[in-house]
Amino acid sequence: MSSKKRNYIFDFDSTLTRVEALDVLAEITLANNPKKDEIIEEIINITNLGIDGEISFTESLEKRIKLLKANKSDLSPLVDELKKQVSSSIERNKEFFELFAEDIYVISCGFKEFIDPIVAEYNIPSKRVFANTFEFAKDGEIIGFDAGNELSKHNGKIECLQNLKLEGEVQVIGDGYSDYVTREAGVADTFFAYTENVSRDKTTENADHIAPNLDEFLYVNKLPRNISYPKHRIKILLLENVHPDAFKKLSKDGFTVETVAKSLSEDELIEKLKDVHVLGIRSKTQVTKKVIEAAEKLMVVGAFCIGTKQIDLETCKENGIVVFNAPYSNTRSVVELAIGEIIMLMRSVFQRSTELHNGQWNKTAQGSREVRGKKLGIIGYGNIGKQLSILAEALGMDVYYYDVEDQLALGNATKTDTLKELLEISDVVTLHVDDNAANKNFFGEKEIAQMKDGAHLVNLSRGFVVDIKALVAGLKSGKLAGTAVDVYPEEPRKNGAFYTELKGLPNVILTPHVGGSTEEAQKDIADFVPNKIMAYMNSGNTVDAVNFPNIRLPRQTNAHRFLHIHKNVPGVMAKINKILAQFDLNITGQYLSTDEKVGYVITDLSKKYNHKVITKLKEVEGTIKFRVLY
Ligand SMILES: NC(=O)c1ccc[n+]([C@@H]2O[C@H](COP(=O)([O-])OP(=O)(O)OC[C@H]3O[C@@H](n4cnc5c(N)ncnc54)[C@H](O)[C@@H]3O)[C@@H](O)[C@H]2O)c1
Ligand SMILES: O=C(O)CC[C@@H](O)C(=O)O
Repeated sequence: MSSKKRNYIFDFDSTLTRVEALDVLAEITLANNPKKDEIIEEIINITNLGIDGEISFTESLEKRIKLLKANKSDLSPLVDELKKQVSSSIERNKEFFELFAEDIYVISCGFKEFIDPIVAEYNIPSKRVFANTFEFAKDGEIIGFDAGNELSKHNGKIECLQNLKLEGEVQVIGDGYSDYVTREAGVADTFFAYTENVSRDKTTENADHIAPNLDEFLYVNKLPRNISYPKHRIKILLLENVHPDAFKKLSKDGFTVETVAKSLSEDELIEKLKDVHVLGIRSKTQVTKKVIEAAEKLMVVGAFCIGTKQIDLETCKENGIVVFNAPYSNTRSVVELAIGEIIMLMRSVFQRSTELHNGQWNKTAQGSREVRGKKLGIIGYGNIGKQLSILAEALGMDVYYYDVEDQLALGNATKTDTLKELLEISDVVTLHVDDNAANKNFFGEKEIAQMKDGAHLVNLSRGFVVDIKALVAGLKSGKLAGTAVDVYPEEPRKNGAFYTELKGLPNVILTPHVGGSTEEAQKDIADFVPNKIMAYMNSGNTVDAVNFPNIRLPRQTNAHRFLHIHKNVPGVMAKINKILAQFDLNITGQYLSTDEKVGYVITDLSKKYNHKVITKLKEVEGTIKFRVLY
């Protein structure tokens, strides 16, 4: 904290509050006026012209007051409304206003009648509020303002500050013309463009610093604050066309989010991740060891899908990077596509359709069969396999399944003890195994040979699971009557040209990995994964992390939280606790979870602590990552 005396000059409208008070007053006074919308629009335009310096401030004020037709009795509901509209970051940093009460001023071109009661709740007395005052008629009607007040005039804030003759540094925090000209005029040392509620180009261009909220202002000035690190400084990169809801959700929570429609190559990713804290991907982006080791700031990877094989989970863990995915959101979509494809394959619909597209009428029932009463063999009876089992039964299919793990049969499904048994009886075989590396080429020549003659194969799991050459041979020989393939051993990073050996074969349905690509699934993922990211970033929760010890933490208020990720070697916890004891910290809670490689310990402390403890904790041998929350 600086020892030099510093004065903090706050603007009121759109800075301390989210709104322009006169616009709110207009809403109240014009509530029953049939021309309300028109007049309010005119008032907003006049306000903006004044803020941008396009018309003189006095002119803007006169015009608005005339249009407002307000009365003294309207001020009380206005104050009630403004109390609800205090800017969020101002509200959460009330402590700053209490601790620095003597150094804080409000200089506004608004009116004391509504500013005083709002800022009084933030410890700012009327004597440090400089603003206009209304002129009332006998019946209480607001008919004007005190024209002798410097703040009713153009560049009034400059004059006001000059008259105040403040000692020490003067920092002005505001959102408009009248604020930034104070720095130009030399009556302020620093101007912070406050953009939490409104961001004007002219204001930000003329700022020494842009403060998206009070957290940033307090952080830059090393002042006490409610949030240890301003959230907008945390950068999130979302690749591969993640649903826009994810952008909205994470931005709304205060993070700085960038989206890129495609996936990036290893080199592009390394470059891009230099200042990124959270990465969001789908199935195409390879988060390799090289990428992870270069991404020094990376804390979280969110897989906006089920599969996580594209991420080196172990290296992430060793580097204290937590990985989340969305294990359920798109499962129904895959199941629906599987059902559709099973029917399409058994009726040769795509073949008939292609013929017609080529101008050939081929009305035939040959090889066309109902699914009712047919045997469906599901390989991999997990989240997708199980749901498919239920829907297929509803269509009248006899369901059999094979899984390497013990899985409870749902409905009337029958478990087979061996894969061979399932392959020998099934009319349609559908693959829903997980993406672990051991499943590479799991389904090849031998398995196809074990299938019934004229059976169908569906693969909506992973491309590397099926030996494509063997599948092509099976189709060409007539052993298989058809196949539906959604996933391929090699898939392109972005939309464009693509080749597969399956191309052009009859009764082959090819889709470009869209099993989970529905509006509903993507929307659900864009809710699920950001929730996990926010839970970790905001409170340290690792519940549902796929590579990390899971800890569910209570939300803390009025306390600090230390998050320490370390190598799981003997003695680390003892060292951490020794340091905490040396610094005499009042611990209100401690939570620890470990796996064979890492330990994750969270320590909650009552408010005050010596900041040197942070350096000491970071120095503990085996520390991977350390951060402070709140
Ligand atoms: N096409 C798409 O767009 C899309 C969308 C979502 C999921 N997927 C893929 O679908 C697959 C299934 O997803 P899920 O959510 O049901 O997974 P899951 O983990 O819930 O279930 C997978 C099941 O497969 C079993 N299994 C693994 N290897 C096996 C093997 N060799 N033989 C038999 N059983 C085996 C597991 O024991 C588990 O029960 C995954 O590969 C996933 O990546 C694809
Ligand atoms: O949306 C994707 O890119 C992948 C979909 C699917 O394969 C998954 O793993 O969930």
